[in-house]
Amino acid sequence: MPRTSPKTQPRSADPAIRFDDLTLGYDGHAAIHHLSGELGRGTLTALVGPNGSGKSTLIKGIIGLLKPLGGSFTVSMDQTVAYLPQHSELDRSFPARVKDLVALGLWQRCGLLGRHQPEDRKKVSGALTAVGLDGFGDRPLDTLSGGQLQRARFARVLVQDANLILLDEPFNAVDEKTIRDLIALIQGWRAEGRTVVTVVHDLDLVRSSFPEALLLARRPIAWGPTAETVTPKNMQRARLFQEAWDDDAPWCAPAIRVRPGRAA
Ligand SMILES: Nc1ncnc2c1ncn2[C@@H]1O[C@H](COP(=O)(O)OP(=O)(O)OP(=O)(O)O)[C@@H](O)[C@H]1O
Repeated sequence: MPRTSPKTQPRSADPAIRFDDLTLGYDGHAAIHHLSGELGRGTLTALVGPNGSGKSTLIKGIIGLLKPLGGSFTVSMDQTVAYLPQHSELDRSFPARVKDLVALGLWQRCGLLGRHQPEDRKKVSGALTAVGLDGFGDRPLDTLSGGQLQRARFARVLVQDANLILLDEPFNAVDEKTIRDLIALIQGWRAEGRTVVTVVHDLDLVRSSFPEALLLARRPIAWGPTAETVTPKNMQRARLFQEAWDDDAPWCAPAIRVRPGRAA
């Protein structure tokens, strides 16, 4: 089970990811700092926090798009990673069919221009069935609704068959039925022992569907079982920390000023 303080936490032998006082940021300025702890294997964690609190930055760090400005993190050697970025219009304007988008998830195995074997085509069609898009394979992407496109993007994650899955705001602009179906997929991944981290803004959804949560406000505010993490008190602290953050401070300077009695 993840915790913010590795000093008090017995270290598990082999977590999916271990963070050691990690700082990530841009152009020498921290966007998130002092992250220590472990993401256990097979956990399902919601990454929550106000706008600009560093959630996407953390995901980008884990997949290697950003190098640490300080500290470090270790992704266990056997972890294969699938990443679903925030919804982008780019996906829709990609001049391709639904099955081509899903097959992109196979590129590590087949190469980007590789020929797909019958078993690959079977995987793609199985993934389309799993996300409720049976019969959509030949549809051009620009004919899909927002919810259908998000299902297709989930199918792309499915075919990657990764054991560490990172999803950045997958429930934005999709209806309740689609959210329910996508949550069922995510919970299925967890039941298979995969580790899933999902950026989520809807706190009711976090409380109902995510057993663990990491609350960020440029630093970890709380991390652990959702009921103990996503509390009104912690959310208030996160808001205060976020509002007190100085974007122009040099990295890891004591940029956070909280009122007396409200220290972390
Ligand atoms: N490419 C970038 N260059 C410079 N600063 C960036 C870049 N991307 C993000 N930031 C800054 O880093 C901080 C954290 O941004 P991040 O996108 O990680 O927040 P977030 O928690 O995902 O926000 P949201 O909930 O709004 O998506 C913000 O101040 C943001 O402006």
